[in-house]
Amino acid sequence: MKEIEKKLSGEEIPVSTHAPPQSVIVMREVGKSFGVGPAAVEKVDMNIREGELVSFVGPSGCGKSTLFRLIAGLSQQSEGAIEIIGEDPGLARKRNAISYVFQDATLLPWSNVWDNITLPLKLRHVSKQVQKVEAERVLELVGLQDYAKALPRQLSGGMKMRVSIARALISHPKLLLMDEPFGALDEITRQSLQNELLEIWRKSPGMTILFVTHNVFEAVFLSTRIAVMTPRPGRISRWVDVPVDYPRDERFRTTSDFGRYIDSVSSALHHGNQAKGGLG
Ligand SMILES: Nc1ncnc2c1ncn2[C@@H]1O[C@H](COP(=O)(O)OP(=O)(O)OP(=O)(O)O)[C@@H](O)[C@H]1O
Repeated sequence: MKEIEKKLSGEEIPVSTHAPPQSVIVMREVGKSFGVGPAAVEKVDMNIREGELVSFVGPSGCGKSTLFRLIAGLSQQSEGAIEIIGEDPGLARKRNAISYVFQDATLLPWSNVWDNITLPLKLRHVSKQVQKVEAERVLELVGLQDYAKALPRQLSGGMKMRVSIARALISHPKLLLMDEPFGALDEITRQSLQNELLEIWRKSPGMTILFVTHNVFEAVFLSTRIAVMTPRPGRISRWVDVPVDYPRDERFRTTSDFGRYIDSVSSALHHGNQAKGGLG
């Protein structure tokens, strides 16, 4: 029966309740030069959709942080076009659609956890009442409800990173940029933060995460897909999809699928390096 006939007969027409996810980041032929040496990044294309968790891996100096600064509107591309949620990156940042987490937690040492995480709201003169609701929400998300009054020096490295993530989440960003956030942590803390990050992402529907890491295991464990970059001038040499269902837990790390994706990313990295004349 044709759809129009179904309508006339009153029969229910199945309607998809899931609109296709919108593009959060669109880049076309993006390049960035600093005036000395080869371009830092060149000819970068990407289309990242709402709700993805995409990792960027590549050798040191391949332009991962440069790409993030362009996406965050903190720097202007030399070539090509970038749209973040359909607008200029600088505008998206001003609308608080983008939050950034760095390897260094960058907390104010003299302020307690509560004051550190509410800082972005204070700067925007958000009412105390809303600050309280939001602070409680993000403290619970990162599991630090009992540490609101603690000073940064009283916290472990992993806890400081959780505070930094809470501060980034307090603005309900559509896009969370994480630049090697777990790079300075020991392996056990790092793996538990990876699990926590997946849980935070699951509880934040529609939030897109971009994640820079040097660690291929971390990239595979976390990501929906992985962008492998070449040495300077940084290009995306390969996209590796990781079509493994979430929630992912510790068991994923021991599966043969996990090993296969590690191999794909590692060989893409090696290939890119060899093409540019060696590792490093
Ligand atoms: N402001 C700047 N002026 C000049 N050169 C720069 C500037 N910022 C970055 N670069 C150069 O651009 C290239 C890419 O740097 P970028 O920090 O983006 O790399 P990365 O992949 O994030 O490195 P790492 O993995 O070591 O953090 C490097 O060669 C760097 O020296």
